[in-house]
Amino acid sequence: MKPADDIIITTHDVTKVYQLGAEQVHALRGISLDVRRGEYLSILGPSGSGKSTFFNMVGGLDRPSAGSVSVDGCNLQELNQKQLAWIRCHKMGYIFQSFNLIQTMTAVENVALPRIFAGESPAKARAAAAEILDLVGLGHRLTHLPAQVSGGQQQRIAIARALVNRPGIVLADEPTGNLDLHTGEEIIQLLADMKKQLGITVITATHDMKMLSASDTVVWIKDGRADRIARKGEFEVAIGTIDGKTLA
Ligand SMILES: Nc1ncnc2c1ncn2[C@@H]1O[C@H](COP(=O)(O)OP(=O)(O)OP(=O)(O)O)[C@@H](O)[C@H]1O
Repeated sequence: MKPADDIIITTHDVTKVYQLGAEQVHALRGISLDVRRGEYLSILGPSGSGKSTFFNMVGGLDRPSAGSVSVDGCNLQELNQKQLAWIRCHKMGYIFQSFNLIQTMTAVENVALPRIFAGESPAKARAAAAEILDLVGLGHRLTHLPAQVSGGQQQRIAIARALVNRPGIVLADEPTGNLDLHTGEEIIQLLADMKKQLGITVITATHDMKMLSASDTVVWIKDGRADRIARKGEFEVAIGTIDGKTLA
């Protein structure tokens, strides 16, 4: 394998400027980063530093003002809306803090949706959804509505939905933000297990220190710049601090 094959996402000098009336907000000031295939990468930084903005660029959910994002060697800026939608549907799965499940649909119906959007028949999509729900430990909750399961179980349904099209990349924006300590740990462990079992690349934007123990790489964002990038073994994690610094 050539060294470049190890890299699944490359960002080159990614900049984002929001125009708020007469004011310009410089949310990202040039972030260049390689994400390795199969790694667990956490994006960390204080509130307002640009984590979610960067996450949205990497996930193809928003476009940079300048710079580029490539996924599997394909420059997202060169794609039209249809091509971008295909990449988002087939190559990426998304997980959010507030789960974003459809409340009137059962677990299996929620998880089947991305496959139905991808053109599969409802019966086949439901079978694939049931299989992945089983994998995340919810094989016994297929026909429950979101309101009929716990917060941790709702996030498991959302993880199953993110995985059901078998993407290479899963992006999770504060996936433990609405969960208690113990449930948050279970969700982090599940993401780490899925990374290992399915060989997916996991990217999280997070405030959660617990996420670091699962991370292969940590990127600290400060004022829209990558302040530091550290691989496992290059950072030390202790409760409430990292490398002796208190986390924001
Ligand atoms: N749609 C927008 N329009 C204008 N400014 C924005 C917009 N979205 C974000 N910003 C600004 O861009 C900067 C980065 O915001 P971002 O949401 O990426 O930070 P964050 O690190 O994810 O913060 P948090 O941890 O609080 O979610 C902030 O100054 C924010 O106010």
